[in-house]
Amino acid sequence: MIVEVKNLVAGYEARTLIRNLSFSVPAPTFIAIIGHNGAGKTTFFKTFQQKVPYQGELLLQGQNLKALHNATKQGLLSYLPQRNTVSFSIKVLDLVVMGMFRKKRFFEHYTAQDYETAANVLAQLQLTHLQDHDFTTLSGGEQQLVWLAQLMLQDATINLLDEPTQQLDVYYKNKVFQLLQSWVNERHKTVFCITHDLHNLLPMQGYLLNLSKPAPKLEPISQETVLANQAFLEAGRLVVD
Ligand SMILES: Nc1ncnc2c1ncn2[C@@H]1O[C@H](COP(=O)(O)OP(=O)(O)OP(=O)(O)O)[C@@H](O)[C@H]1O
Repeated sequence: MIVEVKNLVAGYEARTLIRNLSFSVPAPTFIAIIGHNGAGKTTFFKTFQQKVPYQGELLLQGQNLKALHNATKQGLLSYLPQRNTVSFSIKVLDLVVMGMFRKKRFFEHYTAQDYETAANVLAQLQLTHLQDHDFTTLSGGEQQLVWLAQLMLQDATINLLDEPTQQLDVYYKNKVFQLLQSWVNERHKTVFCITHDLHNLLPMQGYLLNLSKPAPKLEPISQETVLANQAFLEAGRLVVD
């Protein structure tokens, strides 16, 4: 099993957001995490990073997360937050190459080959023209794509992406979803992707997990399930405290 979630209960002091969630992921797949604002999608990701207390069990490749020392350093888990900022000038290529950190020792330099790998990833995203630009001068969408390139270099088995297409134009939204599908099909990665772009899920293969439902479970992505979940979310929100 790649991921097992067993009777997960999580949230904040006065508010439980995830109630008794259980599912398992036997093979590399794409899972779209959907739900209303405030439904607990980011909180769900925070449980994987052990940033919120939780009850129940989270297992990654059969290992209990609480017993794993550094799932990121081991290449099991990567996380792309909804917003990531850099407050100093840095060249795009220098930021992307840092995705290779786990293959490096402390203070070890990045090699010419590392830079070539980083440049190739930027080329795949059609961002070569930006590689020598100062990252802080890029548009929000361009910055989001650069973070995605850095995440690709991390090469983790399980990838948690919090709204990676939020600021992208329609062309790049499609392109990023295609890229995520290729991570699963060609590189055998598992991708959990929080998104509000339900129509972009129509061509995807994988599962939906709607955290706004009273008892969320994995539903195979199909035209029928995407449209039914869209209608469910449009119908309104259930507020439970
Ligand atoms: N540290 C915290 N302490 C208390 N409540 C919090 C904390 N962090 C988040 N919350 C609350 O938990 C709820 C769920 O937040 P979360 O970020 O998981 O939602 P989300 O489903 O990712 O929403 P969105 O689609 O808006 O990104 C929100 O109402 C939020 O205000």
